[in-house]
Amino acid sequence: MPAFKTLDDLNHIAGKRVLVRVDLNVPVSEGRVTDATRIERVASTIRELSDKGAKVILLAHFGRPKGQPVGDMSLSLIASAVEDVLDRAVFFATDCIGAPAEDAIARMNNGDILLLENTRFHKGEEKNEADFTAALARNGDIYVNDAFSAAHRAHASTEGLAHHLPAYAGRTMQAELEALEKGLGNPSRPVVAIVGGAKVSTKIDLLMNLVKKVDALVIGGGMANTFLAAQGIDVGKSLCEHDLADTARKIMAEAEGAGCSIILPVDGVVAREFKAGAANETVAIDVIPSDAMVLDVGPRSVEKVNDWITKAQTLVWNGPLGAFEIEPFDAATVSAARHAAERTRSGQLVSVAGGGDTVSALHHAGVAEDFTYISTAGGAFLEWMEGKELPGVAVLSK
Ligand SMILES: Nc1ncnc2c1ncn2[C@@H]1O[C@H](COP(=O)(O)OP(=O)(O)O)[C@@H](O)[C@H]1O
Ligand SMILES: O=C(OP(=O)(O)O)[C@H](O)COP(=O)(O)O
Repeated sequence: MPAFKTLDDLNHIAGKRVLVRVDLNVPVSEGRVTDATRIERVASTIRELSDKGAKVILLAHFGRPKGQPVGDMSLSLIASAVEDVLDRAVFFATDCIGAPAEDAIARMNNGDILLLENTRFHKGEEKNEADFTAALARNGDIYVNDAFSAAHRAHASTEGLAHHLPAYAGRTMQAELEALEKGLGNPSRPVVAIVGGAKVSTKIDLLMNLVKKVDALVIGGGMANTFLAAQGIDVGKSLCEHDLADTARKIMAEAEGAGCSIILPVDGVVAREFKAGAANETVAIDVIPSDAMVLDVGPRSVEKVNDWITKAQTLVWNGPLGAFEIEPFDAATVSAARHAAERTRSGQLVSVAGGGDTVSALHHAGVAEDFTYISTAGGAFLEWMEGKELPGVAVLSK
């Protein structure tokens, strides 16, 4: 892992203006933040800087306003949720550059916290424009990036600023990078990856990268059907990307060349309707009824997955094993999640998971707190699993 400066390297910052890039892109319904996890994750960085007497100036985006002010994408809607999480006053400036930002900063006392308006209200943000980045940089002495979940964007506030100001990783960024390093960078072996979810098409690069890095790759969820069909198995009415049969075969060949075991389901739970409580049966994978669809991997498959989790020292997980939102098709995901959690609790497994649905599934199984690390990132976590360099991370390297 490249080396980074962290908050441990920041001393004597009382009175310094610290621009902190955070990810406040949180779900909101009827004006209320419905999941404050991302705010909670950046709270420790904000508190630490404020306690050291810095003037803490928060930079963030919210939604995709495409370079112009849009009322319901104003960060003023999020400011009170940030105050609630921090239990401290948070001031707000109606623009992230120019007079509104400068005036608000001029009024700050040491330790104060100020949230600037959505950086994406300016076209220069996503274009990483020099003039816009310079305008942001004028408001700070130091730059801290604590937004791993936006680090796959090479924007002014996620990448550009690090070229203008001394740059540091915040506590969440640091924790995320350390966990990811344990997951795939320099992991204890054997390393097992579980990749599930709906489709192969969204995860081709990820699968190609993983087979080169892990000892075993468990493929579950709807995407397993594409791999099974590529081996000549009739998957009935299951979700399946038949046009990706060649891709699936290529991934399996790559795995064989790299010494990575591919673990596919040997049985499935099938139903005729995609709804909770639908009549279902468990069948061997080579006798799927032609009018049925596989909605979960079966008990014999789960046993195999759990055996691999038992053998593993490291587990990386993205994508559920079945349609976990509708019972009883959550059974395999819940069983594997609980087994991984138990191994993690007893200190025998490092478990790292990410992806919106994956995190929901782990919460559903009641074990999200037990995993070694759960990423709050969706896109950035996937790009990391694909082995891509994240611009916001690369620029922080010492
Ligand atoms: N066998 C299956 N058939 C249809 N959909 C499935 C199946 N298994 C999993 N899914 C669906 O995959 C979706 C999650 O996949 P994905 O979006 O790739 O996960 P993540 O957000 O964690 O990356 C869920 O909505 C789930 O219902
Ligand atoms: O919520 C985010 O992405 P994610 O849902 O993929 O984790 C990040 O804030 C990045 O937002 P963007 O995808 O609009 O650049």
